[in-house]
Amino acid sequence: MALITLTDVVKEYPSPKRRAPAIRAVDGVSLSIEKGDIYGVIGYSGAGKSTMVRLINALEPTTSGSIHVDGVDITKLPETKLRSVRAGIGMIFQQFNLFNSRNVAGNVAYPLRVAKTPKAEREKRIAELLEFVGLSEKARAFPDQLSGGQKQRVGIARALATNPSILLADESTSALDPQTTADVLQLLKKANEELGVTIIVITHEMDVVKEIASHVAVMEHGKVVEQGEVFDIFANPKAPATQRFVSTVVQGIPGAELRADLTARHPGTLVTLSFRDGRTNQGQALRILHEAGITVELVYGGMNEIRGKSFGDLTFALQGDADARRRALDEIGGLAVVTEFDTITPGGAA
Ligand SMILES: Nc1ncnc2c1ncn2[C@@H]1O[C@H](COP(=O)(O)OP(=O)(O)OP(=O)(O)O)[C@@H](O)[C@H]1O
Repeated sequence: MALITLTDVVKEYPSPKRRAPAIRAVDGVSLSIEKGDIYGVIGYSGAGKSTMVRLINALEPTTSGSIHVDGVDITKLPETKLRSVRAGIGMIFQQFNLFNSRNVAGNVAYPLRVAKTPKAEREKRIAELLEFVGLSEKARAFPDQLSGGQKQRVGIARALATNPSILLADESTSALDPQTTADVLQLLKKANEELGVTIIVITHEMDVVKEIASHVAVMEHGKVVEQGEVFDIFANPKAPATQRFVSTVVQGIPGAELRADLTARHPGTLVTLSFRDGRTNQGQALRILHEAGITVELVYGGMNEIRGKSFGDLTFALQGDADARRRALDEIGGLAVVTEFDTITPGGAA
């Protein structure tokens, strides 16, 4: 059974303008998140991601639909029961949301105090958490003495303090530089692997999804337009929004403008070979071209590695006998999707 299931969830806010229709921030979302997943939710600003997080965390009521967390429909629970649901869900935020007047240990202690954890146990837990996030040396430092990455580590330690089974990370790395982002994502991965925490990562950066997520849902205008395992979404994006996000991190099939530029600079016929099934067989494809006496120049693209499976679009400029090339490409058709572009007069740029 899934740990979190959303079924036809709708959230409407009244419009600020009189008589105008309500704003549908979340519009009929159905999602299933299994225990142990790192589930990415990606979308542009205003897509409804943060609203969905607030619904899962029961910070706001849904307009319709159901949300099951660990088998319980939280949309039907009274406020008194929601507190224990929220206690099982840790939150981390883009702006860290630390108490500036408390030191690192004091910030991590906060949820333990709320949970009335006895002092000795609390101190032991704080020490464990700070060690887990690599900040044991900073227990007495105050937030304004920390870097952004360190602040987010404190945020993660605080979110994990009460041993939640779910962690919601809302744009948790958006304020950080690329190296610090990578470190924070590694820490989230460690929490997932070592503590078994199921993580929902809200982001507008496909890099973040590529780096740590096992599954992803793409949101647009309040709807989930595509969802699935990360490899499948990257290798075969179907919805236009997904294709746009994937193209931010993966060099795919070159568009017309880029092709014109490539053909002006490289003699030969442009061909893109798309490797999609997770097996690495581009070596075999190159061997076939080589054996057919075709000269091969890689002009655009690259291979990508996600969860141990590779895929990519490689664009080549090919020169040589037209019949030999035809036969070679037909054979390669069994290994990759072949996209041929207009033939350029051989030697045109020589
Ligand atoms: N409390 C609210 N009252 C009225 N409208 C709201 C409220 N919260 C969100 N909205 C609207 O709902 C839509 C979705 O907003 P939401 O913040 O969930 O999107 P998002 O994908 O998280 O965007 P961002 O990445 O900018 O945070 C937007 O049109 C927003 O203006």
